[in-house]
Amino acid sequence: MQFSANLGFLWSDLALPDAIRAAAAAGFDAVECHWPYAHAPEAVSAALAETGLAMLGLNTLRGQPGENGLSAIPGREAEARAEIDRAITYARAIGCGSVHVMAGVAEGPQAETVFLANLDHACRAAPDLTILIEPLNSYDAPGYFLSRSDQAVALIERLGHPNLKLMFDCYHLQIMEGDLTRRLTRLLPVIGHVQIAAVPDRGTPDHGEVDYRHICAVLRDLGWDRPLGAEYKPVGATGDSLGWLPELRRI
Ligand SMILES: O=C(O)[C@H](O)C(=O)CO
Ligand SMILES: [Mg+2]
Repeated sequence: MQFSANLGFLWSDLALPDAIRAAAAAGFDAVECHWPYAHAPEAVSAALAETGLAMLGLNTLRGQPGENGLSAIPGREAEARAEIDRAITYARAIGCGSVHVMAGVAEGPQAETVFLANLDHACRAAPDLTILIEPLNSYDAPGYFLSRSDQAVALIERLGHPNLKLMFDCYHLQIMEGDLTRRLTRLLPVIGHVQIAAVPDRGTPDHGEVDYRHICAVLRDLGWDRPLGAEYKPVGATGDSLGWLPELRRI
């Protein structure tokens, strides 16, 4: 199995270009990030070129603390689309293949209509990219519009864009729904990216409720051949948190 270092959490003490270099030196196969916008795309591209790593994904802007995006919030469509367009432009500038469109705190039919329209905009504006939507668990992200995989799949099916996919974050979905083996198997055709972390502490993927040796074997047997996003929160230095990596890489 291959792994992508999520630089939103790993080496978050370093500037993004240096975090990319650290991930390469530690043996990661790819990187992904949350919000790269404080860094010039040229500096990020240079670090990617120097290390040979690909940036797999980035997010639309989170907004104010607790907002977690804007794309399902009625009345903020213009801002949401500007952020989607900015994310697409940034992704293209650094050769990044996917954009996670963050929904924000909202609920109800009006929020769903707005989210669908903004996702439609993103998918049409970037047929060359994968647009991801990600259910977040309700403990970490109370009130977030998207919290369940069936809700995400219904949106994906409603829009019918081939480039709209599910970000299957095993951490969030174990907390909300469990049954990860069957869920991964059933949802495989709509999954665009998979992320991992221990449950419930969001630490290294080598303890807690989920046995990632099993999950990696399931994904391998399903033919999954892309890096899994290591999106966990290291306790202390990231370099000291990588004991899990060799064993999972052998799967
Ligand atoms: O928190 C997560 O799981 C996400 O993947 C994310 O990017 C939003 O914080
Ligand atoms: Mg995630």
